[in-house]
Amino acid sequence: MSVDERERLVEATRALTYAVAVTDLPDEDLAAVSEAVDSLSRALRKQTRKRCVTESVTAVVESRPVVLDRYNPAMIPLEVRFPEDGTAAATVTLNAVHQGPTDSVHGGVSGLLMDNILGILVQSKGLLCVTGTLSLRYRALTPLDRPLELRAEIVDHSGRRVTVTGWIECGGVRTVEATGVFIEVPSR
Ligand SMILES: CCCCCCCCCC(=O)SCCNC(=O)CCNC(=O)[C@H](O)C(C)(C)COP(=O)(O)OP(=O)(O)OC[C@H]1O[C@@H](n2cnc3c(N)ncnc32)[C@H](O)[C@@H]1OP(=O)(O)O
Repeated sequence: MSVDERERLVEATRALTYAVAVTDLPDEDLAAVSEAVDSLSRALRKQTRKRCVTESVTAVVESRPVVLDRYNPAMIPLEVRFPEDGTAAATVTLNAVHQGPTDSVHGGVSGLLMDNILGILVQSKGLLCVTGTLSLRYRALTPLDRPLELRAEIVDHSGRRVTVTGWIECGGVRTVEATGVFIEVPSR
């Protein structure tokens, strides 16, 4: 499968996931849809790989912008820009697929977004790191269906520890603040 065809399949699958999350069809109409989806799964599983296609660390260091999680339909694709001030920035709009119990973005999903943008900023500097600690402060509910601005900046690098702060904003309101301590690891 060419990379573009894989991306098209992933996009179609995300659209399907959204449709499943919000469909209001009556139960009697859902059985046929479930059968069709099962049949698609069987077709795809005729040939499988062990892990998802992911971005290489080299591509993360060399490409501008970087698109994260392009090929995993369960993840949130993030096009990360690297402004000249050394920060990382991204814009993303989430929908009902990522809703928490309060008609807003699920807190764990905000954590995922923060881990990704803070982590990608560190990797973009050529520092191979894993997340050691990620702290989140939820200041306000993060809305669904509206563009969210994500930002990250490195505030300290001492020894193997790289400390990064970041946040999510919507319409000028900061909803989440994050601090991550990333630990340099040897390349495998
Ligand atoms: C393709 C690119 C995609 C980029 C975006 C993705 C971003 C997402 C990244 C992740 O989510 S990675 C997955 C989540 N993280 C993990 O699974 C990490 C699991 N933990 C470990 O592997 C080890 O615990 C770790 C490598 C973090 C530390 O083990 P070590 O034995 O190497 O560390 P050591 O105990 O020698 O401590 C080294 C330094 O790190 C500090 N440290 C260790 N663990 C820490 C921790 N958890 N939090 C804060 N600091 C920590 C420790 O205090 C010390 O600081 P100093 O050098 O200043 O003394």
